[in-house]
Amino acid sequence: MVLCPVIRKLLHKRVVLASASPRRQEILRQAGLRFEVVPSRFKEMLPKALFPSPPAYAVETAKQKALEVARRMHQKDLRAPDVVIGADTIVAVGGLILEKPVDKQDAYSMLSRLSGKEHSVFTGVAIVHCCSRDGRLDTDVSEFYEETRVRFSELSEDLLWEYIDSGEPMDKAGGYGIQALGGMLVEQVHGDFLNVVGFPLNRFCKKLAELYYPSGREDPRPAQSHQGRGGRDEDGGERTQAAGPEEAVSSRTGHSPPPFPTGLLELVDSFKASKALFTACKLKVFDLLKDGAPLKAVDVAGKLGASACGTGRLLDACVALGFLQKTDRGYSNTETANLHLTSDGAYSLRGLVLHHSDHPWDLSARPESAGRDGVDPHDGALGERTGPPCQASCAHSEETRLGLLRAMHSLAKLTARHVATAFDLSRFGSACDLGGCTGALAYVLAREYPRLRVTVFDLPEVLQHVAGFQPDGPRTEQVSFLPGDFFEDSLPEADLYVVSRILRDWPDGKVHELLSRVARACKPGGGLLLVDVAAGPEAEAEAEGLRRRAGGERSAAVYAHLLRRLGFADVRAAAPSATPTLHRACARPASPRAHPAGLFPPVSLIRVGQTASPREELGTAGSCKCGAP
Ligand SMILES: O=c1[nH]cc([C@@H]2O[C@H](COP(=O)(O)OP(=O)(O)OP(=O)(O)O)[C@@H](O)[C@H]2O)c(=O)[nH]1
Repeated sequence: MVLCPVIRKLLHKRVVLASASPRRQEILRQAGLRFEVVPSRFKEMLPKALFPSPPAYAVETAKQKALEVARRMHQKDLRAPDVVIGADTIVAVGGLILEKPVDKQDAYSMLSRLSGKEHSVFTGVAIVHCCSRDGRLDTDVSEFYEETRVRFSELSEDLLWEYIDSGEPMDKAGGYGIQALGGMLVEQVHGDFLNVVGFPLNRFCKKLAELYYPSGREDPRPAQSHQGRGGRDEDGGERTQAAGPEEAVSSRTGHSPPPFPTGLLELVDSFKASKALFTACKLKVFDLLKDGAPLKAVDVAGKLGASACGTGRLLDACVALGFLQKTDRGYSNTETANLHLTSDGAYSLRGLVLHHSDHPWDLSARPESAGRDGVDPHDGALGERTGPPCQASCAHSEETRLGLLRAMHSLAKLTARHVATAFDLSRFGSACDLGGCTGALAYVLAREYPRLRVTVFDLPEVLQHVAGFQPDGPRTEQVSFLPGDFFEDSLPEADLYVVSRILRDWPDGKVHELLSRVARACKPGGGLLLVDVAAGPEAEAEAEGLRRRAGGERSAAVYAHLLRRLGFADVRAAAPSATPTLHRACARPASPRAHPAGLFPPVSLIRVGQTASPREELGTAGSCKCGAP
């Protein structure tokens, strides 16, 4: 997600980060900036004594790092990127400038100098706008620095050496990493924390705003006047001519063009990001780079049997998307890739990625059916409902069905803990997960509630594949699988029924039928844990007509109303405390309607209902069911 409008402005420029620092890459990536990483070869050896102050040294080093990359890229292709960003972080204490320690002894002398005292961390940043004209490179540099004051506790010799032996100090300014183990040394921080980590994001956004909206308007339309090239900014840096192409048109013709349709262009372009991800997953790029040393593009190409040039482009795209990092030694996985994109990552979403790669959303394939007569994307080509994806896939090949199971499994695994702990379910002795598929949620329920026995109730054709998805370890004996159809067969007895990510695939009539069956099966004091993506009230109103015939997201209010009518008391809703964050490339669009059904359904609503204990009230549930619409 791109919160900062100025960062959004850079999305259509070719931006290069001239830094090998993984922390800088992560900070800017998290902010939504898209960039390539080309580490600078500038040697950080400017004579410190020539600079009036430590920050002046950091700013000049940052500038030289960025300019070296701009020049090198221009020389190579005779085309420089639009923007190159360079940064340099230093620690200043008692008039001394500390950079990265060269060895353990150096780390020791730095850290003992910082012990029990306050020091300043300065990060100098240079934003270089480039323009290649007639084979010449023009650059405009804008620069600034940020200061953060950090106080260390008194550090014992033992602690110092233990920290140094951890290896953490070696690639960090001042010999410590505040974001990791080094955080234990720190007593107080005054100022921007990210500045200490290596990049002052807040100040960077402000600087971009100054450059791109000199009149102070955070308006995507071009500024009417801007400073010319070579002006000086408030920090004494050279100011770039910040206006983009649209600004130039505006000042020449004297009329304002319409707001630049950034969001629309992003959408037009966004399939490329998914395509790069799909391709890299299919080729097992992330499996190849897991755990091993970084590999150059040509080595990856050799192992994949692909062309070096195409592989290089794919790898660079993955760097820009935040799945790979690139240094002089080659490409390696980011943490996100190791966790989510390798086949055996702890929270692998590779199955989900491959499923979407192989089954693009039907609306794009059959536009004539889109939106007509309430046709749902899960429906068949002519709009006939084939049921929820898992059942629909029964009509398809084993391979398709397995792919879908993998996709559902990976997503369920990612969200299972949030679901299992959203309410205290410890009073229930048995649970039945209706349509529980591979048992991903069932196993986590069993782990969270050691007393709970969980039955996964699903179609026989689904259950025949579950053996490949079973976890090792304790608690597995708490989970059992029972074949059945929750619309046709009697529901297994249980204290708690779980209906997770099922209802959105069904029209109202079927939802009512299923919940009625659950209400009937519920024992006095029994419960229902309902998990689904919730629509906001607006989307709910608009979706009303469509949903009656198809499935779709329903609002919290609709479910609550229905559950109460069915005799459930104590209906409560909860959003998970931390909605699991997929990578920003997978972020959910702001409007629930805007996101195609089944693509990225994070759990956004969890509710538990409990049938009222007295028997008469349970009877009421039965009669409610009969009289319900
Ligand atoms: O608390 C923390 N303090 C500093 C860091 C990291 O330290 C380095 C600072 O070094 P420098 O600015 O020279 O940057 P390099 O890593 O050499 O990369 P360049 O290619 O940009 O020169 C920086 O990585 C900070 O992130 C830290 O992690 N924690």
